[in-house]
Amino acid sequence: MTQDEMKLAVAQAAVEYIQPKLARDSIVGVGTGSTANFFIDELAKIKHIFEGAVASSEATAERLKGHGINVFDMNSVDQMDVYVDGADEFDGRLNLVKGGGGALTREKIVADVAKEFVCIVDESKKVDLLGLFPLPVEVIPMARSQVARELVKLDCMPVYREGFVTDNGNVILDLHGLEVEEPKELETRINNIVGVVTNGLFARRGANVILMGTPNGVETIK
Ligand SMILES: O=C(CO)[C@H](O)[C@H](O)COP(=O)(O)O
Repeated sequence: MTQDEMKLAVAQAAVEYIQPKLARDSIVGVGTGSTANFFIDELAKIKHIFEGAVASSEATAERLKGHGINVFDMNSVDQMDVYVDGADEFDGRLNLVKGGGGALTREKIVADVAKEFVCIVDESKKVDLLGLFPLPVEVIPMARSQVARELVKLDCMPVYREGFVTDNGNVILDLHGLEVEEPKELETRINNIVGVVTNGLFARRGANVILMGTPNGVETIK
């Protein structure tokens, strides 16, 4: 089975998983990335049973609209049954690293309002300790050098994602060489640096359930 076939299988499993939870007035939070794109294409098949979606990026909004799914502004939504998104890494406690696509801040905002976060991944994303995938940090452009100097103190190497600008007009520093023993503490510590918008650790609001694609089918991890 190819990686894309596993992504499609988890996308289909996610639609099956959320379908019974949706009502006519439900809003679905939708993540960003290649796995989320498979999910959007599958979600479109049941668009008649729910109200619409909130997108975690401009790219996701475009894809949703392309399928004729209503896209709501986050500011007009005060509750959401479910948020579905991929991840770059996850551990056994359902902590995640996200933001490989640079959409981490909007993803965190949408995930935060959702009652349930369903994370869809293939088995290549599973790790014992988070940090192998460089941890993205979204930073206000004028603070980039100062934030990088602070981040070096965490025993990692911040690398500027050159030429990339987030949907919020900010830049990304990717932290190489981290071994994340205490995800919640590190998430807070990085977020407390002045000039940081947020970082890609999803530990304070991790996933509620992970649907993981494997060559033998989709595994549910709770
Ligand atoms: O956090 C993300 C984007 O900011 C994505 O969820 C993450 O990068 C996984 O992407 P993919 O499904 O393409 O592997």
